[in-house]
Amino acid sequence: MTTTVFIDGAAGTTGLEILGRLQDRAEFALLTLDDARRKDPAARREALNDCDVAILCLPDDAAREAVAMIDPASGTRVIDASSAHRTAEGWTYGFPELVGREAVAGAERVSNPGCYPTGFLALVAPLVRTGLIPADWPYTVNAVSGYSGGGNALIDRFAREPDIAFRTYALDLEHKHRAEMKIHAGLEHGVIFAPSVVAAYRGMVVEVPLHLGAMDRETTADRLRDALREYYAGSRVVRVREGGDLSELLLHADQPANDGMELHVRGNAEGYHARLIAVLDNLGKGASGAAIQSLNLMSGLDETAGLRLSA
Ligand SMILES: NC(=O)C1=CN([C@@H]2O[C@H](COP(=O)(O)OP(=O)(O)OC[C@H]3O[C@@H](n4cnc5c(N)ncnc54)[C@H](OP(=O)(O)O)[C@@H]3O)[C@@H](O)[C@H]2O)C=CC1
Ligand SMILES: CC(=O)N[C@@H](CCC(=O)OP(=O)(O)O)C(=O)O
Repeated sequence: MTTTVFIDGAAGTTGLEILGRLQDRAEFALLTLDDARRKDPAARREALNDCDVAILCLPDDAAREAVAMIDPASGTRVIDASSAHRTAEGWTYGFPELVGREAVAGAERVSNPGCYPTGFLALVAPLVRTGLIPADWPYTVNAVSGYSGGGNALIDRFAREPDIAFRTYALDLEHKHRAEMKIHAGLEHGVIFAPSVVAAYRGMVVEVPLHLGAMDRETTADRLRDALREYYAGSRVVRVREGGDLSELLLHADQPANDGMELHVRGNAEGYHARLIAVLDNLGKGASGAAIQSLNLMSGLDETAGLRLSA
């Protein structure tokens, strides 16, 4: 059976990536609006109600507006890539590895996780659930993203100002991803989040440094890595790298698209300090790849069908 998909916001950064991943898939038929009609409310309303699955690649307000345009009787299911519904009631958080594949497969409304929260939650949520690290800990998240993470506006800015090599931001210590991180990791305190952007188009590194020695429990970096490896056993999307020798992780300016995510747990020799590190593509598992993974599950397909995964 063919699933009809409408991408609202198909001309944007995330929308184009999703389009690219769906174009050769026989299981899906694409409903598209030409440039003259892509922002026309009447045309969007019609498409939103005529499709089986609407994927929203819009700013938050436009995403809320799109959801309001859908007649519940139309049967349209939604995957929202924006941050409008990530902690909203009635929405399933589109992180199959954390909420369960069946939950996503059966959901009517799926909220795609944010790019930074994807890395953070992949590392921290399973460890908090198993009690290896505490829920009532003041976690810090340091992260670096490619500039496509800021959509067309940031892509244009990096084109206009090519001398920017590094930009740290959210200096008021507020960021819309903080709520999502706290709620879906089951934490008691909000995190300190230090995001930044480098002069690379795509890709990101999300890191949680841990003072294991202060945690009042028998946790070592090796135990954390083993627990994550067990948790993600069988996943072809999330992979936990072995300990072993590793002196650096690199983000290249022209990284290819990647819908997978690599997790690293590094510890010092004494066992007091650890660095939990997620390496992913903001436009892959951080956005479009995750949306395709959810779409596959909602369509009864293998979750990795059409994903760009390295061997
Ligand atoms: N980029 C990333 O790495 C990630 C993005 N996201 C989220 O995905 C969503 C899309 O982001 P991104 O693709 O980066 O943003 P872009 O700015 O690149 O694209 C947004 C698209 O939506 C269109 N649009 C805006 N308002 C309307 C409207 N009322 N009706 C129809 N189309 C509209 C824009 O058109 P126009 O340009 O003509 O205004 C543009 O084509 C955002 O909510 C973002 O937060 C989530 C995870 C990662
Ligand atoms: C580099 C950059 O600007 N990144 C964006 C987040 C990108 C993303 O994940 O989008 P959502 O906000 O929809 O989750 C930011 O910090 O706002």
